[in-house]
Amino acid sequence: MLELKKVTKRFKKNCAVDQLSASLQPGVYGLLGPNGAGKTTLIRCLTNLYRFQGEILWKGRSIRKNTDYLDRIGYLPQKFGAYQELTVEEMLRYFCVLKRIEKKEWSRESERVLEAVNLTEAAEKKVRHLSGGMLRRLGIAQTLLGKPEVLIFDEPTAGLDPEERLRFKMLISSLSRERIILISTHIVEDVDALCDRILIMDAGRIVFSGTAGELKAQAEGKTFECTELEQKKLTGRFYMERQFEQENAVHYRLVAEEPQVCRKVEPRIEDGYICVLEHI
Ligand SMILES: Nc1ncnc2c1ncn2[C@@H]1O[C@H](COP(=O)(O)OP(=O)(O)OP(=O)(O)O)[C@@H](O)[C@H]1O
Repeated sequence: MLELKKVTKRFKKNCAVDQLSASLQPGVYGLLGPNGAGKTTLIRCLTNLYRFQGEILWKGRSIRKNTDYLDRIGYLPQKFGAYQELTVEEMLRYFCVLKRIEKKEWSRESERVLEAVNLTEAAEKKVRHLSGGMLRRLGIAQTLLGKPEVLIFDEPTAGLDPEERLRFKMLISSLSRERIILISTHIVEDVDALCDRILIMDAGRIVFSGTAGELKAQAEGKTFECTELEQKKLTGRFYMERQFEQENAVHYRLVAEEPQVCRKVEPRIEDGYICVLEHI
């Protein structure tokens, strides 16, 4: 439904998105990648905010100067801003105007999206009185106006507390699978069990595309936990993921290229992610 053909975006000599081709079908996609991988730049190409080389087709038509497409997408930017002096409801009505939603639908649409993000009680509040997490939720709410066919979220859960993060995941799960939902995030565990497909970007390219299970499988037989003493005996190339305490002793979790003397453990999605990025 969304076809990306050799999409390229350069900032002078820096190629932020490098001849990227992909085909996005209805479903939930998790877009992962380290800082500077090109995720936001790709999203800005997808939302027509940047001029780019290559082509993006929506239902077979270029998205450039395609107002049909622009009316059919919901987008949450990394930094969502809203007019400080407007109330939450007024802000949503403003977005309804921008999205060319019929006036008779405004109230119903606003109520619907506020309920979806648990903000109904803040409808009369001025934007400047919202907490950071509430503003983020208002940002998520406006993406849902007009029931778009493409939803793009850039770091949607940044600044949300654990309860609201869970609520966001439940909201995404409840949305119809007939649309394309693209979620860019740093939080690898957020895409597990939520996304039908995971895309990993690095240096402007997609270096992995597959299911959460397929990503975990990248670390199969390569994920270990060791003690401080065992750590000194590690061989070959390995990547230390984290340190944790167990029975009053320091332990490490790592992925390694070759078998190790320490305990092999079941891989998680984070282990697969490291294997892909570190070529392990
Ligand atoms: N407006 C810009 N002008 C110049 N360079 C830019 C611009 N925006 C992004 N870049 C560069 O393009 C590359 C990709 O940046 P981008 O913000 O798309 O990465 P990202 O994957 O979204 O990173 P993060 O996870 O940190 O948000 C980086 O090297 C960045 O410095």
